[in-house]
Amino acid sequence: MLRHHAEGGSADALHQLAAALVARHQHEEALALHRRAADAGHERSQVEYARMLMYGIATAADPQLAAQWLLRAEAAGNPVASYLLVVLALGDGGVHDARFNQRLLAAVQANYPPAVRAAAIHFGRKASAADQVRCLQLLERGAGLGDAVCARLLAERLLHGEGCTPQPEAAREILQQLARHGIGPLPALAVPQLHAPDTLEGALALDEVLRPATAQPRCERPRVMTIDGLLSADECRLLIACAEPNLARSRTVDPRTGQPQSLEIRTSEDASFDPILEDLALRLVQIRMATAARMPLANAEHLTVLRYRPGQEYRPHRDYRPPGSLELDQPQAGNRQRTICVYLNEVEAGGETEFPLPGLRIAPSPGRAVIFENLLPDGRPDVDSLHAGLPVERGEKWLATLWLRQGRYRAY
Ligand SMILES: O=C(O)CCC(=O)C(=O)O
Ligand SMILES: [Fe+2]
Repeated sequence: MLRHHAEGGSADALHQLAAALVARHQHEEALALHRRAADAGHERSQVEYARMLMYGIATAADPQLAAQWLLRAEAAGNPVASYLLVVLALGDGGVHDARFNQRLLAAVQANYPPAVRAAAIHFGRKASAADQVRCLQLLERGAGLGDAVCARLLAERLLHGEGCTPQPEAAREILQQLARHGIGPLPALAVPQLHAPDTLEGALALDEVLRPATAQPRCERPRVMTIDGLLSADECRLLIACAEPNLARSRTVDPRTGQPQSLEIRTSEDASFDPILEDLALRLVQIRMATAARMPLANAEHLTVLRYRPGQEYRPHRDYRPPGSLELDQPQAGNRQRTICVYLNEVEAGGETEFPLPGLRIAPSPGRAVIFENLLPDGRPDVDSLHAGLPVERGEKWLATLWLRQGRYRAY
């Protein structure tokens, strides 16, 4: 029936048929149908066609062409198009269109949950009491729209009185509702002393993520730096909340074959984020991390979040890949030049990051970043970059890592 209407050229039927095909992973046909509906002026197909172009689904990634389709849908008043234009405009080492704040606002006003979530976390980084209230109001709005991450962040803030007076009763009510959906509490963390942005009160100023925070040098050889308070409590919780359902036993790359393998060297569990699944909030956190490491996000491999339980560790290793193993994973991007890790919670005991050659140990602290070089200035591997995640003795350790290549790795 749908196919009949679609063949007759009804844009709505084309759109629905394409959506059904996406659900069945028949992406090539879906792409063609979304394209036909988009041509016929169907806004939501314009957005979906653009999304497929952004992420290179059943076609080569073409962010520029995606942007053109999004602009058409936005002109017709589609707030998801505005939201995706924000995702496209930020990062890549530069801002291509300065209207991202206005666009995010439009998507927030239309109650698009990922936009509400990103805006809440943005206001939550700001120092003023009024912006903290904005953060709480937006988290509440997101939770009301059914966004479980907003609900979890809100519960933690209410429980600990972050940006408000503690409201344990209200927090418990939210936590009970979440528990009914099988969602547990987040690990406790002390709120980091933030590098709060000096942006205008009440204003969205997303380009703030592109200003690198000042790093403290910790060692010259290998080159290691730390930044305290790079991520806010909300951002640490966001990463944990998004990683938790996707954790699996960590794998390492076999240095001889380049194939992933489970080894005793890395006993943690991890989740890695395909950029397709990234929402704006996750993307902003990654831009902040890449910017702190003075690299464009486009050079980053997929974000990885690790969880170590007592006794789990990452034995001494180096992050650069053995030259042979690069063949299988975007060799044109070069090797892993730099690594940035951010601790996401408070570890009760153990779990330091150790650089055994200079004898340097960095203690985990929520929001603290460790940045280090894996290659020498001439691009050759630096054997001194040997490092380890020491065994956790008590509690859990959550960590986010971006491995940054010498050249472009992602489409945008
Ligand atoms: O867990 C740590 O402290 C180190 C993690 C690490 O070496 C990595 O993610 O490459
Ligand atoms: Fe490492």
